[in-house]
Amino acid sequence: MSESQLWDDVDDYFTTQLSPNDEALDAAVRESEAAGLPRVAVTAPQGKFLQLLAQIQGARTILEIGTLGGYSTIWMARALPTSGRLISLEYSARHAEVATRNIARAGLERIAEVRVGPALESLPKLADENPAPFDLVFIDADKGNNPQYVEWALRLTRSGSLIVVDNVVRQGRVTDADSTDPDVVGSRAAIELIARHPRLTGTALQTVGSKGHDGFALARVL
Ligand SMILES: C[S@@+](CC[C@H](N)C(=O)[O-])C[C@H]1O[C@@H](n2cnc3c(N)ncnc32)[C@H](O)[C@@H]1O
Ligand SMILES: [Mg+2]
Repeated sequence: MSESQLWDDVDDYFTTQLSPNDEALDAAVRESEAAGLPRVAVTAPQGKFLQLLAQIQGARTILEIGTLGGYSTIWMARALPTSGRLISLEYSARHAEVATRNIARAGLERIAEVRVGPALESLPKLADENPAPFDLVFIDADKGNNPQYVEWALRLTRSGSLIVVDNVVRQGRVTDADSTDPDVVGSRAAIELIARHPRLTGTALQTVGSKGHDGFALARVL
């Protein structure tokens, strides 16, 4: 059996046992695929992990950067109380449209809101609204801007908030200091920012699974 088949099988087992998609999550995957969105959403075990993080955190507010079809949005929004709020920023109007429908189908339209535009334009507008500090920030958009997103996350959170930066391993290429790939450069810069920033403490974990070899960074705001 190939290594990747083994990773797939283990992910399938964990998904079936611990984090099966219900109707709304299945529909979000189906409708995203039907609309031709790239298949780059988190897996079901990762979605459940984000949901658990939000629950452990007692989160009432979540900021997501990179919505796609709203799959991770739905997992996280389900961790929030009915008075909770999730704002998800998405560059593509088409992705945002699909996500908005998926979120409504999941009955989460009062909690989760998708804002269209480049996140680096949406973030200052959001800051102008003086929102309550976000308890959890999930960064999962264009990886080249990861350090800017971590800086914005710091401005929009409080001591004790969590910041998750997805896909930082890049099949191991994160160790390549000479890489000119913006995704690698941005992921390295985010890791180094978490490492040296006086208001952040963090770690990064490698993962294997149905999406191959990757991983995420997790930081706590001090
Ligand atoms: C990996 S996908 C997000 C997956 C989603 N978080 C999930 O797991 O279900 C990245 C998304 O970020 C969006 N994106 C790319 N550049 C962006 C930018 N500058 N601002 C906001 N969103 C951006 C892409 O259009 C895409 O929908
Ligand atoms: Mg991701």
